[in-house]
Amino acid sequence: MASSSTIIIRLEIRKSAITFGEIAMAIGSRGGDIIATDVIRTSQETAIRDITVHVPDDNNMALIEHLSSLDGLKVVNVSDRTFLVHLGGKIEVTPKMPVKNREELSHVYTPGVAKVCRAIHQDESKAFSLTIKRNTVAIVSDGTAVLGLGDIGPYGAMPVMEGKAMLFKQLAGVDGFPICLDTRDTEDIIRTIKNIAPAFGGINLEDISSPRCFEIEERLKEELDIPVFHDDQHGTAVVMLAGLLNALKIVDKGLEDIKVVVVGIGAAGVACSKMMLSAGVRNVIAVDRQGAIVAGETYSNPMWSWLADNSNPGQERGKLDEVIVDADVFVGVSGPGVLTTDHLRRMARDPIVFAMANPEPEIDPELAEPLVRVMATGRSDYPNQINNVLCFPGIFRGALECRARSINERMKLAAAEAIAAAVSEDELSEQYIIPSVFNEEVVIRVRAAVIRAAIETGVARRIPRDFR
Ligand SMILES: NC(=O)c1ccc[n+]([C@@H]2O[C@H](COP(=O)([O-])OP(=O)(O)OC[C@H]3O[C@@H](n4cnc5c(N)ncnc54)[C@H](O)[C@@H]3O)[C@@H](O)[C@H]2O)c1
Ligand SMILES: O=C(O)C[C@H](O)C(=O)O
Ligand SMILES: [Mg+2]
Repeated sequence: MASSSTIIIRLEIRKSAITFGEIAMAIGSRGGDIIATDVIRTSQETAIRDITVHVPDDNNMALIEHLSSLDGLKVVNVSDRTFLVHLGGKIEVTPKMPVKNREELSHVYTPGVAKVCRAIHQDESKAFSLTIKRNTVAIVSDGTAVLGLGDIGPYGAMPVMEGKAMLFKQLAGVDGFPICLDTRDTEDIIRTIKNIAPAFGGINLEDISSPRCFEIEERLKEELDIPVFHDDQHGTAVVMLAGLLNALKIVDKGLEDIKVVVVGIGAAGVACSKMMLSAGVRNVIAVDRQGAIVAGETYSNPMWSWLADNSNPGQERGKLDEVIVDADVFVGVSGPGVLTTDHLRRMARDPIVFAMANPEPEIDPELAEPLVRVMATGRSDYPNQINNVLCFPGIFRGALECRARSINERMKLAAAEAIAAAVSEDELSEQYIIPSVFNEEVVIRVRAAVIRAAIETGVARRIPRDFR
């Protein structure tokens, strides 16, 4: 599956030698699609233009070489739009009000600030009303499982965490702050997060590899009184379940009757398996590199031991090749190329395939399309994007507003049902099982469902006005 990029090509054009029409044809002949043009400078003889082109990545060089070879054309510069939007980072901190004179300064800063500090010192719960705590989430990664890129370290992880912060703010008004830690040591990570917690109303753990991510999350949940949520586990599982609930309506099958094969039993795979079991799926088979996880085997990963005891009731053994037979649903959270068309042919009628590895799914959606009934990926450039961005903004919006101590199973199930319900019966189709990331209904519905579940399960410390 060729990925594509948007590049901006700055051209110096000798007007007597080549027309814009000829340039457009040349770009088209190498697979480029012009999406914008800007005139930078022009004189009698020459014009400098920036041409924004959408081009398949593997044609990138060929296109530039072709343009450079044309008479009357000089390629001055090529820039990649993806890199351009990252220049200097993607977020900033802005004050809520300007400080224009000494009087105002004395309120927001010293000496006025001192009495606010003292008030919080006497009653720490006031931090929720008098600091950024009530609306701020730390997005914490150690860079060890970034997308499907693996261990690329804390510097490499930063663009993803900044991206999550943008989405938190744009979609749900939550101030997310990216924090990438230069340590992989479990104890060190736990200690650091505990130490920074006073400023935050929630902790969103991101792209921390398994099995360390399980212990880090569990320990922090015990030791902190604000929600700690490992997005790659629970955000993914919530959105996957939402998609599954809707996909099953299309194929007219029930949760309790389906056979689901989950491949890639790391952070996301463990959580997806557990979530389906708690939603009522009986036959979940968890598969990692060594094959299906099955009762009677010994595993060093405690989550795998749990799955061995609680999934795969038919005790099916073997690799994906064997256990895929008659599966109704494939959930992939592993890596590219894991699923083949041969596998698809051996699934039950109306296969549902969620190939969610990023950035390259388990199978090219175009290859899979003719052989499956419902296809979803984690990507924004195909229909049915199953991505945790449909969950984390709304779930934290709700949790922060009701000052939830934690995000529990009921809140996650409620979020999944709310996301599924954002697609109406009339809208539901093979190409539309999951709402768009930009569907404004999603955050509103998830927020409300999460607050209701938090109140019902006794973890809410505040009842928002619309729930009183
Ligand atoms: N769409 C989404 O919203 C979403 C959310 C989270 C993760 N993901 C994707 O899921 C993948 C896994 O993420 P994670 O955070 O769980 O990572 P992880 O490192 O915790 O787990 C990955 C697991 O997949 C297994 N695996 C890798 N290749 C395999 C193969 N060929 N066959 C069987 N098992 C294989 C590994 O052994 C590991 O257990 C990544 O590609 C990530 O981008 C997608
Ligand atoms: O970051 C994403 O787009 C989804 C997910 O968190 C991932 O790690 O792939
Ligand atoms: Mg992630």
